[in-house]
Amino acid sequence: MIIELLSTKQVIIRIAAIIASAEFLIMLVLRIVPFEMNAIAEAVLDVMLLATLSTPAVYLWVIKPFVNARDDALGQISHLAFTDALTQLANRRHVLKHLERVLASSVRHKIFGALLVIDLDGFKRVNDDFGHDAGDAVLVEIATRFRSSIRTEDVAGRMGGDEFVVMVDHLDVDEPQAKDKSLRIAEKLINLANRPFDFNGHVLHVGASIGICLLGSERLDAVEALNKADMAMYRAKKSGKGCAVLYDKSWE
Ligand SMILES: Nc1nc2c(ncn2[C@@H]2O[C@H](COP(=O)(O)OP(=O)(O)OP(=O)(O)O)[C@@H](O)[C@H]2O)c(=O)[nH]1
Repeated sequence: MIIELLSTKQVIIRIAAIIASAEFLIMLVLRIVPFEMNAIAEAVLDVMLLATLSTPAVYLWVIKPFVNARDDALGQISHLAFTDALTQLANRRHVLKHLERVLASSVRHKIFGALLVIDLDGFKRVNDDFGHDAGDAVLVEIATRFRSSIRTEDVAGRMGGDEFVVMVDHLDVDEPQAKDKSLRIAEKLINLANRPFDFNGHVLHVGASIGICLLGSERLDAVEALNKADMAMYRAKKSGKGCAVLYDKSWE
């Protein structure tokens, strides 16, 4: 989105045009209408009419476009600060912020949520064989597939490189059920990553290894939850890739 800000020159020209037109109108009316007024009364009336006529015009033609452009710019800055530029998913900062919210809500409502850390398998080969643009296209397509497969209240993010996360709120009140549901979500994401990608007529393949940290069973902060999900993801990589592993307290 391109934001059109009024330049200083435009602001001055617009205000001058408004005042000149209003003043011309007032002078015309004062000359036509046969009022008998002394110079001071005429000057006072002139100033009052000028202020009354020009204020709404200055607001509509100068201040309102400026305020709208400022609001658009602030919206865009906030979007850029919390969005991954390549995939348009939540970036690391947004993920940490949202994860804190999901963690607090899981504990408060005693409903389990889940954090899934997804690392692509064999992604480097795509870059090496078909170039960085092909790798970028795969990342963008993965993001599209993940985004369209999760519920609107869940959030997908990219932590950097070929690592993604999905944060799922309100899975289940029952821990075994929540674990089961999170594993089923992971399976769906793995299947989405396994589907071939088309890049300029080439068929590309990657996979995904997923680590899951169930949220709500203990008080964690976002970084701790990410570390646990990461730990589980490395176990998934070690056990042959293309699978999901749930973090287990007994590992500590
Ligand atoms: N195209 C592209 N490549 C990136 C980007 N960020 C990181 N990479 C590359 O992604 C690769 C990630 O490395 P790895 O995770 O070891 O690759 P992998 O083949 O998936 O390895 P495994 O996870 O062991 O399967 C590196 O080659 C990085 O240079 C990016 O924004 N675009």
